[in-house]
Amino acid sequence: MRSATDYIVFPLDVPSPEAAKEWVTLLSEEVGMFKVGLELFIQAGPDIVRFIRSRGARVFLDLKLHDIPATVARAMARVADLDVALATVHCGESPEMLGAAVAGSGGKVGVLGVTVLTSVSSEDIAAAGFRPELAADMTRLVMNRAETARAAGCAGIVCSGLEAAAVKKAFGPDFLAVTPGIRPASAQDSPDDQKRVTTPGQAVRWGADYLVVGRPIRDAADPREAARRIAREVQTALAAA
Ligand SMILES: O=c1ccn([C@@H]2O[C@H](COP(=O)(O)O)[C@@H](O)[C@H]2O)c(=O)[nH]1
Repeated sequence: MRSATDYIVFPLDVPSPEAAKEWVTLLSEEVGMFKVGLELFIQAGPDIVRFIRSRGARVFLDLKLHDIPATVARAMARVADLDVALATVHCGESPEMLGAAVAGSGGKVGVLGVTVLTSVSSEDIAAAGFRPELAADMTRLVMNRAETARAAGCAGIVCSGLEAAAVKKAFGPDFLAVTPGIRPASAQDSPDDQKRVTTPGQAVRWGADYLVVGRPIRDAADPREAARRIAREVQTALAAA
């Protein structure tokens, strides 16, 4: 049985290993996993992943790989050496790339396909020249990419909470929906650069398996209390489900 805390992923979006270690120490009891993204990995490399693992915490390595299949397979094999729970590859336009990521992982990592970034809106999709029906209904585009990710053998996808219900309905409980773009109700009007946002409670009610929550915790006056508040909201949503 997963606890509410297990649902929360905290992104270590900080510029140094020292800062990352402080956050890991502060939040180890409050979140279920730490996400290492581009900023920290470029600065601190695989050693920061090893540090987090040595503290007994789970790691989501969010490098969003996007390259030719052979290169992605080789990169994902190196990711697998790091003993992380989850790692990302862009769904993009290449089913072969997704299949290569899964093959490269050797079954040791849950490979997630990034469908449409939560910082992207329908207007952005229309401006990029996508077919009008996809721009008008973002869930269709997310579902197209989710279908490709599933066919390639991915463990799940990254999408917004707004699409989580459709993903779970189509692909069942075992196909993971990992949802960034989480903002508490009090911050819905100031979501930073996020454009497809949900509250923690909405994301869980709609089927999200993991909520990636960064700035609402990191920028809070009391980050531990902010994480606990989110866990309570998750708990309430789980109890009602
Ligand atoms: O579609 C995506 C994919 C990844 N992210 C990452 O999640 C966190 C969100 O941080 P907040 O501070 O809660 O906005 C960040 O590391 C992104 O790189 C995403 O937001 N959307």
